[in-house]
Parts: sequence; C-alpha cells; structure tokens
Amino acid sequence: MLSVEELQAGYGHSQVLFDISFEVAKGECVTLMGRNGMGKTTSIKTIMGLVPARGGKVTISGHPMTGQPPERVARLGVGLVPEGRQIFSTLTVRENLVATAANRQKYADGWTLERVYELFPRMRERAEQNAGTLSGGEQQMLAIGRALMTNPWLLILDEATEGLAPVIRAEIWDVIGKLRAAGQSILLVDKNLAVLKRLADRHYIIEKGRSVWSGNGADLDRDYEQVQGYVGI
Ligand SMILES: Nc1ncnc2c1ncn2[C@@H]1O[C@H](COP(=O)(O)OP(=O)(O)OP(=O)(O)O)[C@@H](O)[C@H]1O
Repeated sequence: MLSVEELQAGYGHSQVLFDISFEVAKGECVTLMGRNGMGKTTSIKTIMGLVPARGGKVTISGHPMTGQPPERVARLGVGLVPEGRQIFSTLTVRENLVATAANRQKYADGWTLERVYELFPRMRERAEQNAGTLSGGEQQMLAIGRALMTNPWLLILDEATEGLAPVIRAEIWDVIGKLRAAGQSILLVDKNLAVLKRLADRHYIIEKGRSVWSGNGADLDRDYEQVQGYVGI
C-alpha cells in the first residue's frame, strides 16, 4: 500500500505542502481533490521523487520511500500518468507503449500490447502513427496505456480528463471504471466530484497544502456541500 504522512514540500523559498496525509490500499480507488493550486500535483511529484520532500514520510509496500528517486518508486510498482501526458511525440504509438514496458512484479497476467489495444481499440488503429499527431484524448489514452505497460500495482492519474471533450472524458472514465473493477489500485487527482463519487472508494481533500477532509462515499454524501465548497464547483 501507499502511505503518506504529514508530507511537506515546496519550490525554492515557497512552501507548498504543509501537512498532506493519505493512504491507498491494494485494490482501492482513492481520490485527491481540491481547487487549482492547492498542491495536488506537488503531492504526486513528491511521492514520485520528482520534488524533494522537506518533511513527513512516504511508505510504499512497507518500504520507506521519502525522497527516493523516481526510478526506485517506479520499481516498487507505482505508475504515473502525469498532468500534460508527456508522451514521446516523435515515437509511434506502439513505440511509446513498448518503450517503458516492464513486469517487475512478475504478474502472470501482465499487460501486453494486445491487452492495451483491447482496452483502447483506437491505439491499435493508430499503432504506427507518430504520437505527436494524436488528438488530446488519444494522447491521454496512450499515456494511460503506457503506464499500464509497466504493470503498476498502483496507477496514479493526474487530471486524466483535463481539457478534453465530454465524450472523450466519458470514454476515459469508463476505462478507469473497468480497471477498477478488475482490481487495479488507482489514485485519481481531479476536481470532477460527480464522477469521482461514483468511481472511487474513498476521497481526500487538499486545501492550501493541507489534508482537510477525508471520507468514503457515505461521508461524501453527508458532507457534500462542504466538499463542493472545497472543490469549488
Ligand atoms: N515548478 C514550480 N515552481 C514554483 N512553484 C510551483 C511549481 N509548481 C507548482 N508551483 C506552485 O505550487 C502551488 C501548488 O501547485 P500544484 O500544481 O501542486 O497544485 P494543484 O493542486 O495540482 O493545482 P492544478 O489543479 O492547477 O494542477 C501553486 O501555487 C503553484 O503555483
């Protein structure tokens, strides 16, 4: 499981994370919600070792991982679909998918090109096309497929549907629902309360670099107005 305790981080002189705590257990789908600029992406980057932690603790599958480099975090089976996708635009779709493929946990039913193509038939159609020529939604599908090809026990999606057309968003949420139903652990960073409420087991809210609320679906129903206030819709 992933456990984050009282995490602190920042950039230069500005501290951005003051006290972030949350957990994701195996098989869970958990959300990190909050308005723009509250520290969601910074939390993910700090967990991934892309931003140095200034305090607190990150533990992954029992290993103390605070401040460890990204490749060590990846080796422990954490796959990130970053904000802005960051696919290799001069490689083809297929090359993107195989470039970082790995099955470190030696899953018998690991992800293959074929399985990614089944999940995203459009990737099969565009297999030999340069990734830079894909639409935004297709690039997001590719970024998810690429992360799955590393066979992560935990898939982290940072603003997976940001800036996409509603029909493409729905397609991506649908895929995330399928992954969840298949037992994939998922951490979703997003603001889309209505969809997340349906998809996830538990939720955390971040406000100005602090974890300020957490709960399951029933808690969310009870505190809906308060949570809406935090998320800003
Ligand atoms: N590379 C950076 N250098 C300096 N400040 C940064 C950097 N990246 C983010 N920040 C600042 O840190 C704060 C938190 O940003 P962060 O991206 O973590 O928020 P967020 O909750 O993910 O919001 P968004 O939904 O807009 O991505 C913001 O004030 C932002 O301006």
